[in-house]
Order: sequence, then C-alpha cells, then structure tokens
Amino acid sequence: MSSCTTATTSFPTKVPHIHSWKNDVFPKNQLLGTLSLSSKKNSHLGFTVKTSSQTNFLSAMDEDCKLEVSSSDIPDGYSKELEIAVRAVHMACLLCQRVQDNLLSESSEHVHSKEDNSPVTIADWSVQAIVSWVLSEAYGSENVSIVAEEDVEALSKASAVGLLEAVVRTVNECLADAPRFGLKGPGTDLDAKAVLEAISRCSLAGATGSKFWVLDPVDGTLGFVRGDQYAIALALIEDGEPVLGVLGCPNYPMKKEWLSYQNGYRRILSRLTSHTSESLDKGSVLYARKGGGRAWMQPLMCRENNFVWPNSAREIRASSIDNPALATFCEPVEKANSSHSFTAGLAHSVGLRNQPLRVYSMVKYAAIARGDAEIFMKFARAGYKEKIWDHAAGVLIIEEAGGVVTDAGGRPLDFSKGEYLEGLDRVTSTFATRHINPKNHGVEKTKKEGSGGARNNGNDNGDEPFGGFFGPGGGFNIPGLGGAYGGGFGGPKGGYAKGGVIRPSVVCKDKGPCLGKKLRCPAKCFKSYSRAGKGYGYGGGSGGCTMDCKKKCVAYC
Ligand SMILES: Nc1ncnc2c1ncn2[C@@H]1O[C@H](COP(=O)(O)O)[C@@H](OP(=O)(O)O)[C@H]1O
Ligand SMILES: [Mg+2]
Repeated sequence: MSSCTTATTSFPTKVPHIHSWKNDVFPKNQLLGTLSLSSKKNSHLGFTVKTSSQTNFLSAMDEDCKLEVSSSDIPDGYSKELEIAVRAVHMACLLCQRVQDNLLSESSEHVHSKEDNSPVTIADWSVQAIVSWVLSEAYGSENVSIVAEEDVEALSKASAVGLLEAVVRTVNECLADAPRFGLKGPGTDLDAKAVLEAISRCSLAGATGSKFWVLDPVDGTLGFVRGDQYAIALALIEDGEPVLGVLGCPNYPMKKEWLSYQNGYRRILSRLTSHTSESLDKGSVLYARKGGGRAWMQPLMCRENNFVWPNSAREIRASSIDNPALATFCEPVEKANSSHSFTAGLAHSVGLRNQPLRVYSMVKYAAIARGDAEIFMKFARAGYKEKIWDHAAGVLIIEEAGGVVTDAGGRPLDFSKGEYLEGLDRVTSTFATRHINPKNHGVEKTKKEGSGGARNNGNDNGDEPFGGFFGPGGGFNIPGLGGAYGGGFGGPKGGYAKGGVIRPSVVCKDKGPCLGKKLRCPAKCFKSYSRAGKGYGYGGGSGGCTMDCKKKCVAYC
C-alpha cells in the first residue's frame, strides 16, 4: 500500500522565506481554562441522506473503523457525514504534510500564482479532488453539492500539462491509502479527466442551495508554502448555517507546549522518538456538529497506522478567562489581510495586554476552540469580501466549544448568500466565551450561558444580543472609535470615521502623570502607529503616530 507521497514537477515560482511559529508570538503565560456550560444535546436538524452508494461505501469500511463513541454522546443528525468528513480530512492532512515536506526540502517549484497573485499548490487541487471524490462516492455525485476555493482553469491550460500530471499522481497516491482511513478507494487510478471532474464538481453555484459542503482545501496557502501553519477546512451548511465542521491542522500539535518549537524541529524530533498518539509532529483534526455543545480534537494518524475511530479524540472547550487583561487575541500574520496597527490600538484600548498570536489560516479558530487564545479579530481592507470557506468550519467548532463568532456589529456571520459573507461588517470577531466580550472595558455577563445556539445571538436561548466591537449595545467603548460608531467607523454601514483616516485614541492607564488622559493621534500623521510606555510594547507598525502615556502624555507623528 503506498503512502501519500508527493509527485514532483517543476513550475516557475518562488517559495517565500520560512516563517515559523515562534515563542514570541505565543506567550507562555497564557492560562488555559475549562468552561462549564450546559451542553445542548438536542438536534432538530437531523438529516441523513441514505443512498445505496452511501450504504456500500460505509460497509466497505474496516470493522475497526466504525464509530465507537457511545450513542448518548452524539446528537442524532450528521453522524455519518461527520465520520466521512473527518476521515477525508485526515487523509487530506497526510497528503498536505507530504507535499509541504517536499516543498521545503527540495526548494521545489510547486507553487503557482492565481490571478489575484495568491499562491496555489498541487496540494490545493489535490485535496479538493480527493474530498470531492470521497463525498461523491459516499452519497452519489448527483446528491452532493460542494463549494470550494479552487477551479480548474489554470490546471486545464495546455501549458499546465506537467502540473496536472503532478496533481493526478498526488491524488492517486493518496487515494490508494483510502482503506487505511476506513474509506473505499477507487480501485484503479483516476485519470486526468476524472481528477479534473472531481475538482470542478465543486462549483460556486452550489453555494445557494439549502444544503451544501464548503471546502477550503488549503487555507492559509501562504503559511503552507512557508512551512508554517495552515488548515484544511470542511463544513456542511444547511439552511444558511454550518451544521458540521472539520478543521485539519497538520502543524498544530495536540500538545500546546510543542508549539514553542519550530515545525521543522518538531519533525526531526519526532523521527527520533516512537510514534505514539503523543508524537511531537502530530497535527490535529478538530470537529463538531451543531447542537451537541461539544467539540473534539484528534491527533493526526501515525503514518503507518490505520485510522480507528475515535482515534484518541479529546473533548475541547474554549477558554473561560473572563478578564481581557489575561486574554490573548489572534490575528492574521499578513498585514495585508488585517490591519495590525488598528487591532493593536483596539486591543490596548480594551485592556488586552498579551502579545497577539499571529498565525496563518483558520488555525486561529482552532486555537480559540481549544482554549489556547481567547479572541480573533480580523479587520480586512475596505472592499475585501470574506469567503464562506474561510470561516464556516471554524465558526461551528468555536460555537460548539462554547465560543461566539460575530462581525463587528455583533451579528452572526451569514452563510446563506452564496460564496461571500454578504453584509459582513468588516471586522470578524470571535470570542472564547460571552464573558470575554470586552464591552464596556470589561466583563459582560449575560443572563444565561449557552453553547450550541450561540450564533443565533442567543435569541433562542433568551440571551441578550451579543454586542460586537462597535456594535449595538455599546461596543467596546473605545474612545475615538466607539464614539465614532454612529459616524460610521466600524458601524453597521462600515467605513471609517473621518475622511477615511483611522485616528486611534487611548485613555492612558499607566500610573503617573498621564493616568486617565485621553490621547488621540493627529490625523495628519496617521498611517499606522506605535506606542511608547508601559503596556504599549507590541504592534508597532511603521510608526505613523506615537502615544506617550508615560511622561509627556501626548500623541505625536
Ligand atoms: N486582502 C485580504 N484581506 C483579507 N483576507 C484575505 C485577503 N486576501 C486573502 N485573504 C484570505 O485570507 C486567508 C488567509 O487567512 P490568514 O491571513 O488569516 O492566514 C486566505 O485564504 P487562502 O490562503 O486559503 O487563500 C484568503 O481567503
Ligand atoms: Mg482560505
């Protein structure tokens, strides 16, 4: 039986420098907590498509690989869908690990540029092909609707013959391993036409149906090609809401402590140690189903082993930290994807003191779902439209783990409008719990805690609506921002407060002459800003404005 080895080919590209997850972006003083929430085990959404091909497909599974979790642990709906999705994502993780190893070890040229200049690799297409193929085999292609990030345009060009061959080889080598994951393989190799068909079966048009899968085959492709974090994200949407989410995080180990080591170092160490479920190079797969109020994490499979459900699954909970000063917020590594200077100002204003955790991809959602961080803020440039596949799986897992995901206005993300999160108020905000909502500079207690129904803004729980950063209900009370809410900045209509210029301001919290004084960056100097004084250590940017809360109590260019 072959393993998911990577096919090689050559294409002009450049692989950027390696950017690894370093100690300095993952502070050691974070606290882990467990939140005790009443889990909602009702599942009124259950559907199970049982086609003859699904029955055959599942009966082809190894006896050992059948679901072993007790029935009381699982809500009724989606158990088969979840099982297949988790297995497919595990298989995809192995494929990606091999491709990433090759990319790094061979100074390989497997990275291709899309029209928008974002990178795409053979892993993106290959994962999309295998997930599409597996789901289609399970349910029959006519019964499955998949929306995914990649199309076949670049792959179908005459000049891309070698690229296509590499993808076909990678797909077949991986599908040959399907039985190890308890999945039925194709028997004979798929040809190029079948692979292209599997990829293109994932059409964007499906995003408007009442039930469809959504896949980001390699989320955080930049992290992937840099040997860093990335995720494989698969979700099932029904009636505009994610009902099942699986996040494969091949470089996010089961044990948080191992994050301090660079990925390459962990891989070397793991080769020197025995392969157990606690092996150092183990990535993780997180998953949840709507309504259970529970979320899970499994280690990636040892390379030689067979996947046996539940594969050492461990329940995860979001952090219970309720003090913003102890909380850590996540944000994208790439400044182009989210304004670091803006989030730094925001974070300071609401009392967040830890260094931000900057990490590629939906691993940010994973970090919060498992209690490694508390807040995720993404503030994309004006005009950027968030895609559903960049959020769906993470949102559901966070919610089932006890967290909350909203836009800046405190509204849940809307997955019912097609490929994009339409109407999204530019900030995506994710909180580990409702308690961590730093509304009014502190802790907000809601009437009642819940988990499974969180994305409904608590309406079916009798909870209060969840105030977002700037949203209805007071927002963060950020001087200069919260105050400008009515004027447009961060408000439901989006846009900046004054003439398109961000003018962050803070009320100094340092003991001394500046305590309580409000400083505001002069509009003329603002591009990004850094700060001086205690508690102003991170962020920085290019220093368009400096706030001195220690001695002079002024903000200057
Ligand atoms: N200008 C931009 N602003 C915000 N998000 C962007 C962006 N360009 C790309 N993205 C999205 O951000 C994702 C990466 O997230 P992050 O920056 O958190 O690592 C990308 O996923 P892909 O890598 O799958 O294309 C892409 O969908
Ligand atoms: Mg993505």
